[in-house]
Amino acid sequence: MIKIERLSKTYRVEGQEVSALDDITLEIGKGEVFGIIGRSGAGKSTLLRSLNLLERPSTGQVLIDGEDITGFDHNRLHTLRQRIGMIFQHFNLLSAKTVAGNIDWPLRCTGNLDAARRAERVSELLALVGLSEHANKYPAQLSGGQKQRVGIARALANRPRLLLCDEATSALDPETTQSILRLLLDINRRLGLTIVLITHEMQVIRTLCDRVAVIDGGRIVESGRVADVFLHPRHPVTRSMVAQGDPLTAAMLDPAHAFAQDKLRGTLVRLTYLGDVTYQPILSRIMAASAARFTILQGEVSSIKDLPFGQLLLELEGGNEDIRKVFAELDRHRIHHEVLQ
Ligand SMILES: Nc1ncnc2c1ncn2[C@@H]1O[C@H](COP(=O)(O)OP(=O)(O)OP(=O)(O)O)[C@@H](O)[C@H]1O
Repeated sequence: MIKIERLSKTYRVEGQEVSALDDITLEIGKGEVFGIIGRSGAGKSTLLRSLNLLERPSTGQVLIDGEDITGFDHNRLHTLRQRIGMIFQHFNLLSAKTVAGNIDWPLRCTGNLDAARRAERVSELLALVGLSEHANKYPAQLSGGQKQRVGIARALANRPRLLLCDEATSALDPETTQSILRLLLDINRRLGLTIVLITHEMQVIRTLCDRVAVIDGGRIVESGRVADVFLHPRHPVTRSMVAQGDPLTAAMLDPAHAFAQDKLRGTLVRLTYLGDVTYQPILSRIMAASAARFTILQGEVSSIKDLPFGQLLLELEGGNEDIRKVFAELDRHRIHHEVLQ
């Protein structure tokens, strides 16, 4: 659905060129939830805003459904933007309008529906985001989570194909964040809407996204399926973003910081596994059939979006041949293993 090809953006600040994006190439599929994560100043907003040309790329192309939108004239861009919804960190609601008035606003601007049809659509959207009881309140009378629900309803008013989320939960507490992420996931599934979001929190990526790109210094340093990037981060920036939100995974990625090395006698191994295997007693079967012994030093069973996963840090003791056989069995059951020391 979206193809970004060799996109770069340079700003001119006081006669100096500042590179915000450098040669970005990316593809996002229809119906996918795609996350862009990075530290402050990495280029996330510039990249997101390039998708509806709120920022014009200096070079490169942005193709939506095969059409290069960087060449669109004013009219085509106007029509395109009606099909791309956007939500913001600070909600950007109209304070003088009620909840219903805010949601009605983009419908009025498009001018495709009469008053009765608009009112029908507004009440549909209020129900979708769980705000039917609050239609006549003003933004100042709402909590942050409710304000963001209005932002989402407003963004969906013209039935967009694509929803851009600019740090949509950064101003919310953890519980409200979860409820907004659940709402976005529900909308993605029910409406088949493609969602592109930017965040600096790996937890948001882990809850909502199918794939992720990690951006640093205006370049994509790592990308892939969320489970792969989260469990096997390769770039230092990715590792540090994983560590910030998940100290347990951080410790398992770098056990030198987590364990008294002098107590280890055997081989330190990290296992990771995804899907149904998480709930099967494979490890106990493998070990029962082996002369090797193991001690669990650390472990977690959780999920990435709907995908269950496990990760274990084990100390394996036994002869080389016993351990080799254990590894062969782990391979046979698609349990990933890496010897840490
Ligand atoms: N309008 C602008 N004029 C000049 N430089 C800009 C402009 N917008 C962004 N930049 C610069 O481009 C780089 C990327 O900025 P961007 O806002 O895209 O990063 P970000 O990852 O979204 O950061 P944050 O998480 O802090 O919002 C930064 O160095 C920033 O200073």
